[in-house]
Amino acid sequence: MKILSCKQQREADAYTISHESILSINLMEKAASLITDAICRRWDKARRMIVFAGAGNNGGDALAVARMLFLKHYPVEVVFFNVTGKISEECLTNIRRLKECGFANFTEVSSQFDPPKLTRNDIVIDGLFGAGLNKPLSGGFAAVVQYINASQSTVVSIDTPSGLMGEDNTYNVRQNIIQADLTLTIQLPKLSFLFAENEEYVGEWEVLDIGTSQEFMKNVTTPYYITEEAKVRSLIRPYKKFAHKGMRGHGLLIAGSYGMGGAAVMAAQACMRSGIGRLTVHTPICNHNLVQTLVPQATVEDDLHERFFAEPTDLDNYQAIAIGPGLGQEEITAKTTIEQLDSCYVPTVLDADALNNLSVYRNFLNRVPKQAILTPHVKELERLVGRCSNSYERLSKAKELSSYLQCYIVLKGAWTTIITPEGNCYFNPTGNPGMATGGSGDVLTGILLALLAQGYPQEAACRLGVYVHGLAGDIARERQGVISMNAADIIEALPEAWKKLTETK
Ligand SMILES: NC(=O)C1=CN([C@@H]2O[C@H](COP(=O)(O)OP(=O)(O)OC[C@H]3O[C@@H](n4cnc5c(N)ncnc54)[C@H](OP(=O)(O)O)[C@@H]3O)[C@@H](O)[C@H]2O)[C@@H](O)CC1
Ligand SMILES: Nc1ncnc2c1ncn2[C@@H]1O[C@H](COP(=O)(O)OP(=O)(O)O)[C@@H](O)[C@H]1O
Ligand SMILES: [K+]
Repeated sequence: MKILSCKQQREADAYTISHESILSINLMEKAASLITDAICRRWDKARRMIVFAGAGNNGGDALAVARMLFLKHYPVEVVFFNVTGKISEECLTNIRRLKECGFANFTEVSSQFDPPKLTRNDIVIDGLFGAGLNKPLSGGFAAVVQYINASQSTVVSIDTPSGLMGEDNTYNVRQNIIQADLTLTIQLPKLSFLFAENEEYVGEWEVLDIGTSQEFMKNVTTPYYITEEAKVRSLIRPYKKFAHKGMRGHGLLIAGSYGMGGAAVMAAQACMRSGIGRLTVHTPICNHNLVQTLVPQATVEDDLHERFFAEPTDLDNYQAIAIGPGLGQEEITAKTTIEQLDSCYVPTVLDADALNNLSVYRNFLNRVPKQAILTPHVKELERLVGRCSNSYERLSKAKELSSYLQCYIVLKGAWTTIITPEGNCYFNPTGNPGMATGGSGDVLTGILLALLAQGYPQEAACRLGVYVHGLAGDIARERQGVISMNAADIIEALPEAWKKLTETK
């Protein structure tokens, strides 16, 4: 699914209107009817609905929703802000239609505003600004937003919380953005909905399909996508009847140190559950028995060192390599990691301490093999690119790093983002907060190693691996609950996740 900028969303509306012979006002009517349904599904007529409408088309949506709720006998009040005298045509039509229905509870604000009392039981419908917002809110609008935010009412935003930019909010004034409990967004989510720091504004969100032109959607270009299950399924390659383990690749996992053998174990177990032919784990001597016992399917290759990764190993026999889980950050390990990179001629995953070690020696960053997959969480990324003040900046810096190194970056978190060297960003929809616990990232590294070893191209491996990892996390949550689930449960859920993705529907 493509994610469009607000400007593109407005172009999509305009294109749909001119090419699908639908009038602008009717497209708005469609949107308003879906929004009304979504509201009526959640709240009954005991709830007072207070509609705040702006003078643009977002306000037009809100006024149409007010009419529809009124006709369904909800108690509705409308506050319409007409401060410049510039009202969109569709907004005007909806004011007229509302009044024609006999609706009288209508306050028009042009300068002085005496706000209605908002109580815990009320539903505020925020239709002040949508995709047309072009600067941070200030003055009277800022005061209205702050008034709504300070109330105990439930807030439903139409299309986007008023005041929130669709993409970059670096220069926004955060206290002047509506804090919605629910955002009913039209056609597609906005990029800014996918950023952690905007959760307090967007709340829960639901996408309403108003039937934007498919042709427009097909041709419009954007670097931002949400990965869909159908796409992921299409990436999976079935095994041939005469498949043998040689065809499914031999991978090398360089992982573990004294006290962090578990990371090597979890990555290896996840790898062995993701279709790899053969796996060798290179780990310090102290972890030999642990790995051998807990992952008997894998071969163990001892490092020369008792406790740390201290000697680069020969990579000739492998189709893919993953370095990092639980490696530690000893000086010797950092140097060895960098030395090891020079011989990584096959697809490579760099995770966790491999990235932390690189961030200590940033001048060696250019030794990262081209096309490598880097899997940092937010902190690990910032160690590489410097502190970022928000998610948009972080994403921009990750894109720069990916382009500079010509490698793939898997920026982990909710909505894990896969960034390609060409600058495309694929947001992953699976996964849940139960995965925010030690070891979950190691599991992902194991999955990615398995896919690369089987010959999946980097982009496909990232999109498929991250999706199945999150899906296994969602299955683990079903089984164990969000509090108790841990990384071992994600591994245990992998077979079901893979089965689900390969079963015909
Ligand atoms: N048929 C359709 O087209 C459909 C449209 N749909 C709906 O339309 C919405 C987009 O509508 P829109 O383009 O009219 O923009 P909207 O967000 O209402 O605001 C525009 C006004 O705000 C003003 N303004 C901007 N920033 C400001 C600020 N900081 N402080 C003060 N003023 C500010 C700006 O003024 P300007 O600066 O341009 O003079 C302009 O007058 C979209 O989100 C969806 O809800 C759906 O129903 C689907 C069908
Ligand atoms: N709130 C969340 N929603 C979805 N996925 C999450 C969430 N929190 C964490 N995850 C996933 O869990 C994994 C955690 O990885 P990481 O931070 O490297 O943990 P560790 O280093 O402990 O293994 C990542 O793949 C991340 O995307
Ligand atoms: K809005």
